[in-house]
Amino acid sequence: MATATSIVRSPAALLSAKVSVSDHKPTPTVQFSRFPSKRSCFTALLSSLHDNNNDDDNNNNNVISHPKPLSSSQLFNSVSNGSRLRVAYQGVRGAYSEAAAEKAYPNCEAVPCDQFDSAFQAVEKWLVDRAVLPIENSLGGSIHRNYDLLLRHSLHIVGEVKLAVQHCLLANHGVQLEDLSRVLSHPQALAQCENTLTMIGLSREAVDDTALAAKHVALHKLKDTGAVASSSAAKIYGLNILAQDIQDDCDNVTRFLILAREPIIPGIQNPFKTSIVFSLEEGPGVLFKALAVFALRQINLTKIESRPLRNQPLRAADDNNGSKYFDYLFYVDFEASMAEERAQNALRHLKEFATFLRVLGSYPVDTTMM
Ligand SMILES: O=C(O)C(=O)C[C@]1(C(=O)O)C=C[C@@H](O)C=C1
Repeated sequence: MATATSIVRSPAALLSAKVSVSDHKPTPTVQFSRFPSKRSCFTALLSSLHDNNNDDDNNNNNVISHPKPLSSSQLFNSVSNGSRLRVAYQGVRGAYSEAAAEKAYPNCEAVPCDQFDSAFQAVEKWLVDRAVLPIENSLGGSIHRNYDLLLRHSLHIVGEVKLAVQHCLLANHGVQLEDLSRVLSHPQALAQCENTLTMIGLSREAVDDTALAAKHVALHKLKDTGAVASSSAAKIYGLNILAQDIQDDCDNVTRFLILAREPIIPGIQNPFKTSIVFSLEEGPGVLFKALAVFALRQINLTKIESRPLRNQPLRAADDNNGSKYFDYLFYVDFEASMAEERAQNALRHLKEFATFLRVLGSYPVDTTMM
């Protein structure tokens, strides 16, 4: 399998191969200082805001110098030399993530990666231009691994793409539904078809992606095992579609993030969304106070997710009664652009009491599935 080093030496030949970044340097650990070491233009912007003591949302003297655009090529399908944009996704050909990459960048070269982490690294090491990775599904909920990786890596969210996910039950030709005792798929896909699979009475086994499940069933000519995957995976791996639309709700949408090395300059012409992550001191009402910075400025929140602060051990509670508590990171998406003063002021306000704050990206909302 291709390693990162060999890809760097011969990118053109290897980019058609699956990316497996195995010989990388250890990923930098998250720094729980007020800001991470690699300051994005957004964090720099926030610092400059912090230095200004005037917290009046409507004060026009509060001149903010916006960062220069570092990249605007996310809007195009080619890179500066005219070659096709290379977009990493997790999975093999026929995975929903490949479809999401192609929806985001219709003429791109979609580059398969074996793990989410490899896709992050492929962007960081300049092997590809973008990564498109799932972050949440309307039935199955959040893809926690990618929340954790967003913080561990220093990529920027430059867009989102929503994909309607319609699962099929696939099997080898000649195999009937009653022949099946087992089904393979990605854990998210299995969760999205929970009721249907329980009704059919199939045991479930998780694999890395839906298309890999289809490939495995086809390659090993399995007679008792099916796969939950897309109709395009059925075509690619020569499987028969036994049932279509087997997800528990016909409205099954997965939201993917588009990641790049550089942030985009936030606009105000189209609806924009901003994603941040922060942590807070322990204490009553602190999360309420944090969320109030948005409510006070009429900023709508579209997502909140909490994840354990992994590199900090459990601490004894202050009252010393022997109980333990957990520390959390809060990931929040809100409906405003970082180019808007109310968003800048909300984050300046939050920064006054957050123990850590990072802007993950300010990017156009995918309005195709509203
Ligand atoms: O397994 C795939 O095909 C994927 O692209 C992954 C994934 C996910 O991680 O959520 C993407 C979309 C669907 O929600 C199911 C699985």
